[in-house]
Amino acid sequence: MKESIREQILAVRQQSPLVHSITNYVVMNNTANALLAVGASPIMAHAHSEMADMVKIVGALVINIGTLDEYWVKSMELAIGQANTLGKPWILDPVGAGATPYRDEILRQLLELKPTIIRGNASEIMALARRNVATTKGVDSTEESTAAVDAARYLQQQFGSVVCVSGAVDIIVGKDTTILLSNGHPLMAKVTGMGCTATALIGAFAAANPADPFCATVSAMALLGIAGEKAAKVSNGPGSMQVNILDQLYQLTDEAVASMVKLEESHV
Ligand SMILES: Nc1ncnc2c1ncn2[C@@H]1O[C@H](COP(=O)(O)OP(=O)(O)OP(=O)(O)O)[C@@H](O)[C@H]1O
Ligand SMILES: Cc1ncsc1CCO
Ligand SMILES: [Mg+2]
Repeated sequence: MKESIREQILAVRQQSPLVHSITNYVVMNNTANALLAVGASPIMAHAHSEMADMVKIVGALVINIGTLDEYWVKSMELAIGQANTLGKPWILDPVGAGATPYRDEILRQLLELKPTIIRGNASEIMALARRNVATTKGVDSTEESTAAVDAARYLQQQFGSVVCVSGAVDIIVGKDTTILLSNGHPLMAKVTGMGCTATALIGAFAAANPADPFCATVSAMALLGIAGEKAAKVSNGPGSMQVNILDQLYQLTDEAVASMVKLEESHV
C-alpha cells in the first residue's frame, strides 16, 4: 500500500487533473487552494446550462452539500448524471447529514445515484446509514470515527461506494479491505472545511487514479493527515494552521508520506 500511495501522489502531480466541485460557500477558497497545492486544478461551477459540458472536460466531480439549496441540488443531479454516463468518479461529502429533514431527503436521493466514494465525519456517516442514530451538531461530529465503522460497511455494501469516515483516526472501507490511518492533528478540526478539503483531495486522487478509488482515498487522506501533522508543528493556532497546511501539501514528497504514514490494514 505504501508503494501505491507514492505512485498515486506522483500521478496527481504529473497529470494535474481538473476537478469539478459543486461545494459550499464556506470552503470554496480553501479547497481550491488545497487542490492547487497538491498539483491538481480546481473548477467550481453550478449553472445548470453548463453542467453536462463541464463534466465532459474534468477528471472527477466533488459533490458537497454544505450550503445546498434547490437550484444547486438540480445542478448536482445534472452533473452526477453526466459523470455516471461517462463513467467518471464522483465523490459525495454529506455535510451536516442528520441536521435537517431536507438535507437527509436530498442525501437519500444522491445516494441512489451511487457515489464512487463517500467521505464524512462519524456523525454524518451514521446519519447517512440511519444506523446507531447519531447526535449531530450542525457540521461537526459528536462521535469518534470508530463508532461509525458498521455504518460505513453498510453504505459500502448498499451503494458499492468506497466509504471514508474521518476523525482522529481516518477509516477507509472498501469491498474487502478496511484501512485505518492514524495521522493528523487535533488542530485540523479547528480549521473550517478541513473535511471538505479532504473530500476535494480525494477527488484529485480519484481523477488521477480512476481504476482504484479505494487506494486513491487512502492516499489522499494519508497526504492530508501528514500535512496536518507537519503544519501543526509550525503553527500557533487555527489561523496559521490553515495556511501552513497548504504549504505542507505543496512541499511534502511522496517518500516522506510513505515513511510517515501510520497505516493499519484489515481484511474483513
Ligand atoms: N482529533 C484529530 N486528530 C487528528 N486528526 C484529526 C482530528 N480531527 C480531525 N482530524 C483530521 O482532519 C481532517 C478533517 O476531518 P474531520 O473529521 O474533522 O472533517 P469534518 O468534520 O467533515 O470537517 P468539516 O465539516 O469542517 O469540513 C481529516 O483528515 C482528519 O484526519
Ligand atoms: C460551517 C459550514 N456550514 C455549512 S458548510 C460549512 C463548512 C464546513 O463543513
Ligand atoms: Mg464535513
